Amino acid sequence: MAADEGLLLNISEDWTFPGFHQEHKKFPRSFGAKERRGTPKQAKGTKRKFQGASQGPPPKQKNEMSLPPAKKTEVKEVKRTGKGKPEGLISPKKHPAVPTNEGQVERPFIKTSSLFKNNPEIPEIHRAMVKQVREKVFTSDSFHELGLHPHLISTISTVLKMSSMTSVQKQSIPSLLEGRDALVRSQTGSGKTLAYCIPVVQSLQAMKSRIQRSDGPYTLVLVPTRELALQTFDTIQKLLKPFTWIVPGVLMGGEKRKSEKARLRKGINILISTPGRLVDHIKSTKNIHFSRIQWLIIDEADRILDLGFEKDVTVILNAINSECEKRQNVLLSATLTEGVTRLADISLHNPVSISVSDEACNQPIKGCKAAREASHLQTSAELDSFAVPEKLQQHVTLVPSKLKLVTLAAFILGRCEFEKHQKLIVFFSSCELVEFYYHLFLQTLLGSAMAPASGPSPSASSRLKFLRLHGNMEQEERTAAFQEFSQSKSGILLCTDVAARGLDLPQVTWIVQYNAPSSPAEYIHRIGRTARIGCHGSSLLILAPSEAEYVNSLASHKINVSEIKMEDILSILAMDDRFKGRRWGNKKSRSVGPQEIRERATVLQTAFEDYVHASAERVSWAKKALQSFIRAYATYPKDLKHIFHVRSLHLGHVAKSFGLRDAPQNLSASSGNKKKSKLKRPDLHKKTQSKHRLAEILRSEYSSGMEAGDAKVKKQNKHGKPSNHTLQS
Ligand SMILES: Nc1ncnc2c1ncn2[C@@H]1O[C@H](COP(=O)(O)OP(=O)(O)OP(=O)(O)O)[C@@H](O)[C@H]1O
Repeated sequence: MAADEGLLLNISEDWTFPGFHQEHKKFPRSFGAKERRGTPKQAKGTKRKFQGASQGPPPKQKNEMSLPPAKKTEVKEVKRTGKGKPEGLISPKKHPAVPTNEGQVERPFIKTSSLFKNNPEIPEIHRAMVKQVREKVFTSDSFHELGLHPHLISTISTVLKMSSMTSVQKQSIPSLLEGRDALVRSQTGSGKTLAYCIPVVQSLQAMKSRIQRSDGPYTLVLVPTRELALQTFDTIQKLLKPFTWIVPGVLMGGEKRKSEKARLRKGINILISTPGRLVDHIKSTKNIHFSRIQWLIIDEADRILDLGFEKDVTVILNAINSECEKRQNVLLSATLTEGVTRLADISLHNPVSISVSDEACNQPIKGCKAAREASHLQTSAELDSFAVPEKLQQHVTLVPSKLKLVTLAAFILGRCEFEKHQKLIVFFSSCELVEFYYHLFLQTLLGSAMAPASGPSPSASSRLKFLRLHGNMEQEERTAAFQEFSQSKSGILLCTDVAARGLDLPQVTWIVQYNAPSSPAEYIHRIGRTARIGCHGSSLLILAPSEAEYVNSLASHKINVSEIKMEDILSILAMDDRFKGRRWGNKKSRSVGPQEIRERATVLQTAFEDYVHASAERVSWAKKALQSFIRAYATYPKDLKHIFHVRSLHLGHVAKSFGLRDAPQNLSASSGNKKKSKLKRPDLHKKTQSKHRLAEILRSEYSSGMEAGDAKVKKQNKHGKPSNHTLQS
């Protein structure tokens, strides 16, 4: 049972950007603090919203900014004022950013715009504090105690530079060396890869008749993504240094099928593959056989045995089973749920269940299940409670849709411009969104639109290095981005869930979730790209006010997040005079107050909108990205639909987060019709449709790479501008 339940928290962490002056270090709890002075402290469930600033604007503008009195019982994004009327910022035609004689870009006079007007109220987050599941990462035991080959031990210490075992390694390696099947669950970044790689290498090198390359695979490792396949290959290759006769190999798509076939013909003893690619070879390559398979490892098993991969895994299991009966099977993940356990019952033989967070449960699965069934104590949500690394600080911020883009940009600037060695991963819900925001940020935050007269400082622009990773990129580009981000000391990786699983990217400091994940398991994997192997890390989940309930949904899985106020994120704009509105002249940044922060946010938003509206092509590109967002939004599973439902989206407000000045008419018409016809369908059909769509998205994200490459994003030109191809896809 969750401990400490009932303790109500109203958290606003002392979260600030380093170097930010105390005077404006934290915004007042509400921008409307002045107006409400003297009113009693708000009770539980009251809402906060943006109102007039507490300082300085002329009365007329103050009036213009203040919100109509609103008392809502329900938080919804939908809160229209004038039907479909654009509430846009200052039109660029009227107020262009004019280069002066000195070549300086003169900023437009920014009136407080509708960016801060007519937004839904931001609810207070009140939630029960839950006791998070904790796991100890390291043990004091060394690898010497395992009876491994001396060369393997010396490789672990000299090549991998590791001395003591992690908890999951200490528990798994002896069981696997005994020949047991296993179901291994331990938190992200706890060393599960070596927990199976060490026993595999130990057992293969010890075989009486030495393995020949031409024997073909003795071990098959299935992983969900190509990057994870490469990473696993790299680890196994290191472990195999003293055992040169054992040949590892990777099949991962994106490479020419012909060259993979040639490598298969020569022989691969430890074969690492994505399911789709392996199925392609099973169907088309004569030289692939599984008669000597001794190990089947399914890493990220819950993802691989999940929707989208099911069929492929069945083909693979049938192919292996037809050629070899006896082998060791290992399923691993940080989020092995009941569903996987049931599949494990079918595919594993008398397995040991290893779970670091509950050592008492390390016994054959049947016993565990029986105990659970008898006790009736655990709900299914509790069974899906996942451990989160102890040094991972999780945050959430509630941001109205209109302000989402500027908030993300301010957050990125705050971390990367003013701090050294910041590595951020930002998750989006689709490939199109990644492409869109990648180019938008390159062209605005790094491009001329926002450059100060003297140009961006070299150090700031090198820290603001944007990279992207998603399933629609050419493999060559994908690998390059993965490796570049992996090796760099700072930068921002914009990606889809293709980077959520298993990737071990060193020294990632922040994980930002711009779009909420589709399940608590995916939340865990996304945030798990930081705070690995006992290191520190932080995460930020950005939610719309209508999505605030998601915080409770996470809490039901024993996941605690603390709130950062949007105002605190935006306040970083006070440090950057590129966003200064002309009205404020030479006023020193140090005394910047809430009103000017709002205006600076507006300058930033205007830069985004100017960029998008500079050509019809870009507008259509932004609309397509918006459409992709809505499509992805419609695929949240049934149990989250009450939180994430397309009907609670205000299209006009969401459009702003794509740099669009108003809701695209044609888009709303087409998606509206579709939505209507969908809603008329019977429930069962609806469910199948959305499941189907989700499976489609997952498949394209984790594709084998064998399909026609025309959906792929071609190489960008050197200015990073979207190519025509991108715009068409
Ligand atoms: N015994 C050890 N001592 C020190 N570092 C280790 C040890 N074992 C593994 N590591 C390192 O810890 C990091 C995380 O390991 P790994 O990627 O295997 O984690 P994981 O549990 O598989 O994570 P995820 O669930 O995200 O896939 C890697 O950089 C790895 O080299």
